Amino acid sequence: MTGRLGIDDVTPFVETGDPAKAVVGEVVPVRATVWREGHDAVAANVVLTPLGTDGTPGEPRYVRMLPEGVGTDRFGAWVVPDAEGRWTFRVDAWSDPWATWRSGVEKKIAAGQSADELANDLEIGARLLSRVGRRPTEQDSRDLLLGAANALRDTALPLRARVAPALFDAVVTIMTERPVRELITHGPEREIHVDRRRALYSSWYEFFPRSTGGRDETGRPVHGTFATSSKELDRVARMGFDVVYLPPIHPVGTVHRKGRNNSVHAEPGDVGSPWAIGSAAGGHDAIDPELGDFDDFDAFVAKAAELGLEVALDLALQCAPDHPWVTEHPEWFTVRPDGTIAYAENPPKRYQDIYPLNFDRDPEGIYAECLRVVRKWVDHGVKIFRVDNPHTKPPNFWHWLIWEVKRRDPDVLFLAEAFTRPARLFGLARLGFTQSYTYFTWRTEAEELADFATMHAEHADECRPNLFTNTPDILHPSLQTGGPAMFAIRATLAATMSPTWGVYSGFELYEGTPVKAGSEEYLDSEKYELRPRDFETALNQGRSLEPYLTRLNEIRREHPSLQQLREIHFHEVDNPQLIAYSRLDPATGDQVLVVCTLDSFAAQEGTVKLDMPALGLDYADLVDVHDEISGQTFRWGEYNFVRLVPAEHVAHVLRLPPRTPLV
Ligand SMILES: O=P(O)(O)O[C@H]1O[C@H](CO)[C@@H](O[C@H]2O[C@H](CO)[C@@H](O)[C@H](O)[C@H]2O)[C@H](O)[C@H]1O
Repeated sequence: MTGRLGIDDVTPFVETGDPAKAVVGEVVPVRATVWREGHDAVAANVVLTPLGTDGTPGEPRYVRMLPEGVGTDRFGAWVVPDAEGRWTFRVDAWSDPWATWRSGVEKKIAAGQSADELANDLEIGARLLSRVGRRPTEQDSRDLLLGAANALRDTALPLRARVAPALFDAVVTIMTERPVRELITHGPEREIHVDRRRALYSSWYEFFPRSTGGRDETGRPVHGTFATSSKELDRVARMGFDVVYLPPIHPVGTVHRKGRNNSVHAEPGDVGSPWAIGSAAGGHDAIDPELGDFDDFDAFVAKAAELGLEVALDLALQCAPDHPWVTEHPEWFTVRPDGTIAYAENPPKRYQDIYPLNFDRDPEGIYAECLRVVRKWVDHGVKIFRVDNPHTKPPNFWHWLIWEVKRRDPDVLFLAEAFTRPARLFGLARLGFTQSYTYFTWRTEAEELADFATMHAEHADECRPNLFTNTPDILHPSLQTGGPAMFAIRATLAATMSPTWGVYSGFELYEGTPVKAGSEEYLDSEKYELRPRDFETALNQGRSLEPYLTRLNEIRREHPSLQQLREIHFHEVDNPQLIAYSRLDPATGDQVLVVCTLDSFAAQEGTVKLDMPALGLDYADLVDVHDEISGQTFRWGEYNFVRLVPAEHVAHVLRLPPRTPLV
């Protein structure tokens, strides 16, 4: 669409045409290139409109855009949607005769032109001021504006005195804020989907309910239940997490069940992988009888809610060979020429205990069943799903499912477990996934961490990263060899680089033994056996990271700058083993500066050179910065010496003096 004025490169923009992402209260930058022919001034507004559930537009809000840099023609504004649901926004631009007049007259006077030469300009200015002054809505300012117009016409006055009243601050403010608008042009209308706040800011803790049963008198692990898991919730809540994510809780398949350490042969008593969903006891809409029944599950969800925790369930759309779907709907699976069904794979990983669904066979049937399953859990209070392997299912299926679920239950959130190529990561995010697992686990160097975080800040309109430190599938080599300090380092980075982060149980106990050299799989992985843990003894004996995780979550709660994704700025350090970045919340001006070591053994020191303008400071400023980890206060300026000894502290998380809010 080409309008009278050019309105180009409007952001947020999601190229698939899907809505951009935001949460309630999030400060969203809107930017556009606004231009016209010739030299006349242009100006622009954002028109932000909430839509009712039936799509009816509500009351629009107008936010003035400001020029972003001389000669760039870029304009920007911050908008803050304050309710969940669909919103539209549009950039409206216009030609601004007052700004054109003002800049022309100022230049001509500076160039020494006379009142006679400026006669037409003075009259044009007077007409503009009179036009605004006569508006019924400007009654209170009428005398000011008409007085300025009269002065412009008063040939008895010297030129500068004629012009001065028109340039009074009060006059300029009126003429800028309530301008004369000509050639008004509407830009394209775009949509923003506004989720509840937890979509952006959340702290996840993953644990297997079946591992919470403790041990019997002989020391053998006892299968946990929802009742024993409820006790675990207290500890998780004390650490300050707010989402508790459970791997699949459905009946585990018995056919081709996996044994310990990913063996393809299960021994009697082996519990199998919970991702091998389905047996004679039921499928995706059933609960593993060993964990309890629906009443037990409901009680678990209720207890979590009492503690301020929300339960996230795994949504793994695949079947053990004895899943009811396999016999009830053989058409949903790909049968090979020899009559067998191929097991699932995520090369090089082989999942010999599950069959993948073939979504291209009877899509209507599969879609309807998946929707039914999701809604069943929603009706039991589950509003967050961690979706297993979404990149192995068709994109249009996810698009359909997510928006169909949200149509009835708009507060349902989906986390995409897609450790995959950027195209698929962002592709899945664009089509509706609320959050995405990321490459964070594999980003360990300062430069690649900075690139990673900057990339995600730039993609904040379409993708929200969830930075897990570890998962049951990913025990990164750095955790295998880095010792306890490396766990603290990874937690610090995850908790402060992104508003959403997570840990998988055992992290606080520094579990780091791989199944074999070169593998990222845990030894005696909980994926295939019960793994009761004695968190209490470890805590009492000072062998636990729990206190540090708790402090990190507290700091995140105290600092709005750590609850947003868009504002992150990296600062120079002369030692690549140290990384420094600041976060800013534009709404409150809250600022935090993190300096973290990447070396978990040796002390590292260096000079952090702060980008002072990026912190709202002058180069010569000295400010008190308070370390939220150690409790110390330092006086910092542009150059600052830092020494981090990992056995003591792996990071400074520094509270900076707040800035003037930007919105
Ligand atoms: O393929 P990913 O690395 O993304 O991992 C996810 O999906 C896997 C398949 O659901 C899942 O793998 C686990 O369950 C399988 C099925 O029971 C089993 O064969 C695998 O050995 C086991 O690791 C993985 O945990 C999940 O995160």
